[in-house]
This record gives sequence, C-alpha cells and structure tokens, in this order.
Amino acid sequence: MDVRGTVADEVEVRSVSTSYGETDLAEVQLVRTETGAAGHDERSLEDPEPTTVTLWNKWTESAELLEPGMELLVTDAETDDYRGETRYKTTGESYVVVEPSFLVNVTAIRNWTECPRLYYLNKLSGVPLNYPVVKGTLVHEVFGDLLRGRELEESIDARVEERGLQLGLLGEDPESVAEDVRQNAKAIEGWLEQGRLTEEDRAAPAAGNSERAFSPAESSWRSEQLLISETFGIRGRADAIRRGAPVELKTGKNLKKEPRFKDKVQAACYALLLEEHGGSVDTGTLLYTKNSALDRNEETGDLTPAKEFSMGDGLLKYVVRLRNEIAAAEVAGDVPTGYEGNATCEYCFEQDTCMVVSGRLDQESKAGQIGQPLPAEEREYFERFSGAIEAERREVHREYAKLWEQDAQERADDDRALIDLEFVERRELEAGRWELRARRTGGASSKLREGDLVLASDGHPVRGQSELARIERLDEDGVVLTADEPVAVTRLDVYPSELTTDRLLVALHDMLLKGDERRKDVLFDRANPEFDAPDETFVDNNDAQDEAVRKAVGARDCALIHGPPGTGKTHTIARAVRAMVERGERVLLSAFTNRAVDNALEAVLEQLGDAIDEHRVVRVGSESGVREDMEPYRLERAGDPDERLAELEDARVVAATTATCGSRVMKEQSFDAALVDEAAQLTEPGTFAATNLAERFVLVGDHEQLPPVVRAENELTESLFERLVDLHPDAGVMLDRQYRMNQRIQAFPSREFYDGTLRPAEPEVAGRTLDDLEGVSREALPADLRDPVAFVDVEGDGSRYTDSEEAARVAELIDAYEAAGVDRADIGVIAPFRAQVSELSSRVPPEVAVDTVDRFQGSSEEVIVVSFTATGTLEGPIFEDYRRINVALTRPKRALVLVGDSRALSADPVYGRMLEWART
Ligand SMILES: Nc1ncnc2c1ncn2[C@@H]1O[C@H](COP(=O)(O)OP(=O)(O)OP(=O)(O)O)[C@@H](O)[C@H]1O
Repeated sequence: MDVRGTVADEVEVRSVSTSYGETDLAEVQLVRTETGAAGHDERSLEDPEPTTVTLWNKWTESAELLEPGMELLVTDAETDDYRGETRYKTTGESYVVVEPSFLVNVTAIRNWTECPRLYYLNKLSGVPLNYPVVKGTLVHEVFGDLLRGRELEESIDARVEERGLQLGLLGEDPESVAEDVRQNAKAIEGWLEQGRLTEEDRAAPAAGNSERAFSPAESSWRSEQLLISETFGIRGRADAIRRGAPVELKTGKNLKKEPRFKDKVQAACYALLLEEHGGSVDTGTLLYTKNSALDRNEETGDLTPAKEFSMGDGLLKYVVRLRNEIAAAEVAGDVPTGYEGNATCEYCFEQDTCMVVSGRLDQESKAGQIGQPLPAEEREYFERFSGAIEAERREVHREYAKLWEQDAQERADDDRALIDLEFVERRELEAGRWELRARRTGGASSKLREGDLVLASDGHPVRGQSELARIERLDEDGVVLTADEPVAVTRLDVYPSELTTDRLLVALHDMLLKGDERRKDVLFDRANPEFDAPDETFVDNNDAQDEAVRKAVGARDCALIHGPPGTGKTHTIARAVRAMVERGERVLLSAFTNRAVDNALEAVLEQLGDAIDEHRVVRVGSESGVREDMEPYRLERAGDPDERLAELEDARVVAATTATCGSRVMKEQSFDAALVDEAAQLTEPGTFAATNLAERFVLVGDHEQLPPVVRAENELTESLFERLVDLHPDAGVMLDRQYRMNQRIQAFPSREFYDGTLRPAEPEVAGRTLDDLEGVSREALPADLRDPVAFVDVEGDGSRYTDSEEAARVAELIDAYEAAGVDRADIGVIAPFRAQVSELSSRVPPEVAVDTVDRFQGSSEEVIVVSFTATGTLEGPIFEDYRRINVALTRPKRALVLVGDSRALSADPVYGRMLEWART
C-alpha cells in the first residue's frame, strides 16, 4: 500500500544490527493525508496523530533531507504492528518520494548528477544562444521528423530554414549547418535502417505496396512524448520511445562501451515515467550521433552510435533519490555549493561563471570565488527576489499537481480545462504532424486562448493518452489543434509553464550581475535620475503630455509616466518614440501584453507616417500573438540567415512583449531606449527583461489600476513602476487630462484614486452623453438611466459567485439601452467572478462584451454595466483590491450603470462613497 503524509518531526537516521548485519533506518513521524477516491483534493484523515513510517537502508539518504512540514510518499509499504500500534515500513519494492507534487524536470536531474551547482547556474542565467545548443536542437528535430516518416534531406532543409534568424545572429552559414546536422543525422538514419528488419512485421505495410518507405510512425515508435509522473514527481519529454523503452539522442561522441552515467540517469527517469504509465522497462538506448561521423581510422573505442543498457531496480531507485535531493533543496530554498556532488571543477566548462557568481553573490562554492561581492543591499535584493520567484515556481508546481488532484469537473469549474469535447476528426499534416478537431458540447468558459500550448487528452491529462498541442482555433463551436500525435481529443487542460519564472530569474540575474553600475545606483536609491532638457515642444495641446515626452527624450537614466485611464498614454508613448527615432536612436517598444504592444505600435506607425521606411519597424512575436493588422511588420524567424538578421538589426523600432524580451534572440539586441507600457502590471524582474536591453528606460503605467498578476503573495506584487514613482517622484509626470469619460463619470474615480487631479481634456469630453451617438436618444431611456451614472439596487439571490436576479436585471438594462438606439457592440458588462460572467453571457446578446475586470483593463465602451454580485458580504477579488473597482468604473465613455445590493455595498466606506456618488 502507499503511505502519504506530512512530516511531523525532525528525522534521525540510526544504525541497527539485524541478522544481515549493520543496517541504517530512519523512523519518520508522518501525519497521513489521503487522496480521495475520485481524485479530490488532499484531505487529512480523521486522525491527526502521526504514524511511524520506517525507511530502511538507502532510503535513509532521502530521510536525511526531510524537514517537518515536507510531504512524503512511500509506495508499496508494509504494515508493521508494534505493541498494538500500526506502523509502516519500506519493502524491497518501495519507493520513497520527497515532496511528490514538486515535479522535477528530467534535464534538471541530469544536470544535478553532473553537479548540483551546475543545475543552479543554468537556472539562474539561462541557456544562451550558441551554436552547439542550436545544432543540438536541430538534430533532435530532424530525429523527430525521421520517426514521423519524413525524408531526411527534406527535414534538414526545412529545419535549418526555420532557424534562419538564430543562425543569422550566430553568423552561421546554412549550408555548413545543414552539413553538420547531416553528419549527426546519418548515424540516426543508419540506426533506424537497422531497426527496419525487426520493425517490418509490426509496421504491416499495406499489401501490394512493397515500394513504400519504412515509416517508423506506423510501427511501435513514438517521438517526443511529454510524460508526467504523479508518483515519482518527475516530468520530461522523451526524445523517443521504441517498443515502450526510452531512446535518448546525444549529439556528442562517446567511444566507451558503456553510455555515460548522466545519460543513463536521464534514460532511467524516462523509464520511471513510462512505468507509471503502465510500461515495464528494463532497457534504455542512448544514441551518440557523433560516433559514426568519426574517422574510421580511429582505433580506440566503440564506433557504433547506439548503446543499449539494461536498467536495474538499483538505478531507478538511485534516480528517485537524486530527484528527492532536488525537490528537498527547492522546497527549502537551498543554494547548492558543489560539494554535494563529486564533479571535478577544473574540467567544468562553467568553472569561471561559477566562481564569478559565487564571488559576487557571496555564495559558498567548491570552485572558489572571484571578484568583489555586490553591495549588501543588492545581495539582500537578490535573495528576496530570487526567493519570491522560486515561491512562484512552487505555485506553478501546485498547478501541475492539480492536474491529477482535481477531477475533470473541478478543473472545468476553475476554468483550467475544457471538458466533454466530442472528437470529430484528425488529419495528417506535413512532416507527420496532425490536425485534430473536436466539438464543444457545453458553453463553459476557460482560460484557454488561441495560440496556447495545452495538454490535449482522450480524457485525462496525466493518466490518459495526452499530448502537448497548440490551439489553432477556438470558438463556441469547437477547437482545432495541432500536435505530434493523433490523440482522440475529448479534453484540454491548461499547461502550467515555468517559462515565465525561468525568465524572471534570468532577468534578475542579468540586472544585478551584468547590469550597468549607474543603472543600479538609480534603482537602489544611491543616485537620482538625471535629465537633459530638450529645447522643443512635442505636444502643443496638453502640457502634461508635453512634459512627459520631454522627460522621456531627455532622460539619462529613466523617466516615469503615470497615465490614469484615457489620458493619452499611448499617444504620448508614440510621440516620444518618434522624437527618439528622429534623433537617430534605436528604440525598444514593450508592454506586458501583446494587445498593448500592438496598440502602441499602431500609434507609433501613425506618428512616424512617412518619416521612416516601414521596413525599419519590426514586431517580434508569434503569429498567434500578433494582431492581424500588425502581421506585415512581424519578424519572420525562418529564411535566409543574413536577410533575417538584417531585418532585425536594421530596425529602428522593435516592438515585443516583455516576456519575448527575455527570449534568446531578443537578449542579443541592444537599444538606446526602452519604453514599457502597462508597467504597473509588471513585476520588478519582469520589467528588467525589457530594461536590461537598453541604455535608458521609460516606464508608463498606472499603479492605481491592476497590479502584477502573480500566484504567490510576495514582493513580486509591487511593480518597479510603483516603487520608482515613490523613490524618485521627480522622474515622474502624471498625465492629468482624460479623453474618455463624461465629467460625471470621472468625478468619483478622480477624487478617490487621483486626489481630484484628473480632469476632462476638452469640453467635448466633459459633456459627452449618449445623445451624441447617432440614432440614440436618452429620452427613450427609463428616467433612472438618463444620467451618465446610475445605480440599480437589486437585493440578489444570496448565492456566492453568481446572482441570477442581478443577471436578469442586467439583461433588462441592455434591452432598454438597445431600445433607445444604442448598438449592442457599444455595451460592456463587467462582473467580479467568472461564474457570474457565464451566467450573464447566457442571458445577454453575444455582441455585448461580458468579462471580468482583468480582461477589461485597457479597453473602453460607450456604456458599461457593472454587476457587483454582492449579497450580504463583500468577498472576491474585485472587493479585495480597490484598484479593480477603479478599472471597472473608468471603462465607460458615456454611461455607467452599477447593479448591486446597496446594503452589502454600503458596508464598505469606499463603496459607500461610490453609492452616494451614483445616486446623486
Ligand atoms: N494630445 C492629444 N490631443 C488630442 N487627442 C488626444 C491627445 N492625447 C490623446 N488623445 C486621444 O485620446 C484618446 C485616448 O488616448 P490613448 O489611447 O492614447 O489613451 P490611453 O491613456 O492609452 O488609454 P488607456 O487608459 O485605455 O490605456 C485617443 O482617442 C487619443 O487620440
């Protein structure tokens, strides 16, 4: 049986004498938890008293890692009655897993075997763009293609072409790269050919079609499979699986008879993953692609590329113990020193980096230290923020665990899955990939969007057949996906990604260890930002905007533009970019979301007009992320390396999200200035991803609107923008004239959130009403809706996350506006909970935009209806943070209707004042 629980006490390892001699054991006090039968959340059993679980022999190594509060899983334990008390102990079959819901990546385990500190350094500074890495990726891609039945030369050409931009940045010639890949791929092809004889009977080619090429895709091969083990807490993508056993590709040479130990460890991880999925694995294959490319005259060594080895129980258990070391270190937040392993520093490629990092961050390292430690405040900052990022990473891991802890319905209710899809068809695409279609049977909402990577499964994302797939299209009727394997899709799950956390860590590292000293002086308040005063008027009808552009253009370090709703942030950014480009500068234009990047870029293009050749503006992003009308500016990655490189390097304006700024390609770029919109929604390290690339930066945002979206509660919730506005108020300008709202609508937010300083920019704005719209007459509205701000009191149905009475009332209001001539598409409805959003969506016409506050940030409508969904108590995200209500109230231009229970709302002072305003 499996025993699972939380460690209750310190654990001690001791030796005892048994009939087999001296043996180690550790008695762990465990408060048991159990996974409910239907896979519900973990629950403590009735009895909170700890149970003793004895770990024997080598598992005591994992016991040494345990600290009170850690989770522990022991599989195949045996009961052991001791003086009437039931205890448990490990058996020969047992595995002991520390923090099983922390899913350790297979490559992390491999790196850890080499040296735990190497693992840490990789995490901290990322994998740079270099030729060996790109070549390795290419060889892997070609291998995958061969397995899916693609022809070798066609695959090489296509894959090299796809990497045009990267090869351009590396100064590599496509012909020689193709040759390099070909050398490696030959070994693979030769080996696949050998396999042909044995595979033929299984491939069962169609009768009378003997000419047909061998297609591994039809046999017992699988390429690139994502595997997750909920038992061992491991996840990874196996290069290939052949007859149920893992095959790993290594683009190096190994002339020894045996595979390298770290490679064996990697294959053993996949074996564990496969075992959990019902396999029984006793061999692994390592394919060293450089071996056959060697000169045959080389006398020493083994030239065959493929090395098979048998995998014993001992290796698998060893691998789990290694994995436990990582999980425990991650959970405890330990920084490895290098002494944990027995690598020899002098042979390590990373020795210098290791010494510098340990020197500057004052860490202990086996390799030793070089350089002066960073000032104490910078080290303290590093520790605080790297700790916060790691906490965020653990939250991502919690998301993984929810893949199996929650059942399908719970995941759907949490918007984390689309379930009950009806599989429609699959179609084979080029290169052996598949297009999959499924129909929706319900109208549920979810976080999933076009372009997202998802887990597409035939029922369960971990236990069923499951593949990583990309959403190509998603609408009310159904979904179209592309994937490597033809899964009969009935369910899609959000794929939790660590990419963001990885990039945050790298941005933090780059700012502190590679960043400019002057920049750091400003960030750590050791110096004030300095400005030149450009002798020019940039905006002649708005003083604050003009001042903002001057600050942006004249900044030597940084400038901060605070832009409340509708005050012309985008306009100001575009004007500043134009001024910079006119001065001959190269500018990075960035923002948190693709939407904001495209908006800003559109405004920049308008400002630049004919002043700049359109080819010198480039949008970096994926096809699905970039708005269609900006597609002509999107940088293609595929193609001729020199051409692709020139397109990027010649661009005077490069636009990309901050996440993309952390990509390997963007990290190679440098700019005179970075302008970052939506800066108040970015974490500090998230902002650095963009600012690290430029000599100076301009942050634009509004810290009175939505803060950064993070999973854990810590320092990441305050933006760099907000901190700098407090730290260096003189570097900031607030735009105080708004071009959006009728004066009556603006009054409350201005008073409550902007010290009463927000004003309409023009009389036309102050006096705008629905009457200005063609075919609309306020006279036709019920009397209580004629004022630009109205409150509709609805007692509500008392449920927590939905309110059907409110929803019904909102539907009536929309009818009333429509009857008065308002276009449905000009109305937006905001609700605090997704459940209420669904409830409302089912009652209002589809042209009316209904969503949560977070999704409305940055947009506006003629009419906004807010459904507070509050009865009795005020709970939920909208009420926890006044900044959300500020966003909701500042979306409309001409009419705002608040719908809610006045008694519940008046319990809070801010909402009380809001009610007063709405009712006068
Ligand atoms: N100086 C100006 N003169 C005339 N119109 C302006 C000026 N600045 C901004 N506007 C207009 O005001 C409107 C809002 O501007 P913009 O979209 O730049 O605001 P924003 O602050 O980015 O809005 P949001 O708060 O939604 O992000 C636009 O229609 C824009 O053309």
